[in-house]
Amino acid sequence: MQPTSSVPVLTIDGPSGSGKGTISRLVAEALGWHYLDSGALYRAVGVAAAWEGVDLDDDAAVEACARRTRIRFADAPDGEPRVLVNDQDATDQLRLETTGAAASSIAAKPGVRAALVEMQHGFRQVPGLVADGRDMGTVIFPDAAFKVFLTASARERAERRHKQLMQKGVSVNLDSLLGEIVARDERDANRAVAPLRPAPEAVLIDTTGIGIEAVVARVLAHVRGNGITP
Ligand SMILES: Nc1ncnc2c1ncn2[C@@H]1O[C@H](COP(=O)(O)OP(=O)(O)O)[C@@H](O)[C@H]1O
Ligand SMILES: Nc1ccn([C@H]2C[C@H](O)[C@@H](COP(=O)(O)OP(=O)(O)O)O2)c(=O)n1
Repeated sequence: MQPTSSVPVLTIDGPSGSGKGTISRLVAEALGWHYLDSGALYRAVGVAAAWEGVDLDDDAAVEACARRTRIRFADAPDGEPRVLVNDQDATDQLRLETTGAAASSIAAKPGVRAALVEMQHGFRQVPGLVADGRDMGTVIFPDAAFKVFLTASARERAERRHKQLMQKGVSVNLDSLLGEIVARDERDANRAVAPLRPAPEAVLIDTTGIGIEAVVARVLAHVRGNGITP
């Protein structure tokens, strides 16, 4: 159980490519709050397991790997935070779609999820936290004051990811990317533990055809309209 906390939390959940990371970072910056990229934790465990040759079918071994993996977010001069996995910079590997698929697969294991709960709660620090993931509003921060669920059509999400990867010099086929994203969403939404779904009280925002600035403005209006002033 999470200790009671008066630190306000805004949760932003949604499927891959819905804009969680982008919107969460910008909103956190505008509010002056901390930011938790929970997907990076699952990705980091996937990378650590691959480095260590852990058998992904062995639930106990993957859980043990999740418990011993050290994950650190470090600010970088160019602005994009680096993610250190067991003290090694794994940022570029973390963003690969193959790493996302591995993360989705190990994230279905209850022991792995349990291993990462405490670390996630540790990000809840004054003056506030924006938390991005799949189960932020439903499981990790059920008492969050503000909950948002972002969606967009699967094609638009695949196109966004395609553009993003191309900009990073990673060449991928749009149709296979679309197939991978749909398969990952299905696995995330249909698993038994902490499935991807909106909290009943979450504000749903379909971002298809809506630009980043407009989405940020809607999220900020939701938070500021409910008593937060920064
Ligand atoms: N509303 C939007 N309109 C257009 N592009 C967007 C929008 N939101 C995010 N993006 C772009 O889509 C890509 C994926 O966004 P990201 O924040 O990584 O999504 P997620 O964290 O949900 O997987 C990024 O390149 C981002 O700039
Ligand atoms: N809170 C979370 C965050 C991510 N996961 C799992 C499921 C996702 O497919 C993978 C990767 O998540 P991540 O948010 O990094 O992926 P996207 O940026 O949305 O493509 O991790 C999860 O189960 N719970």
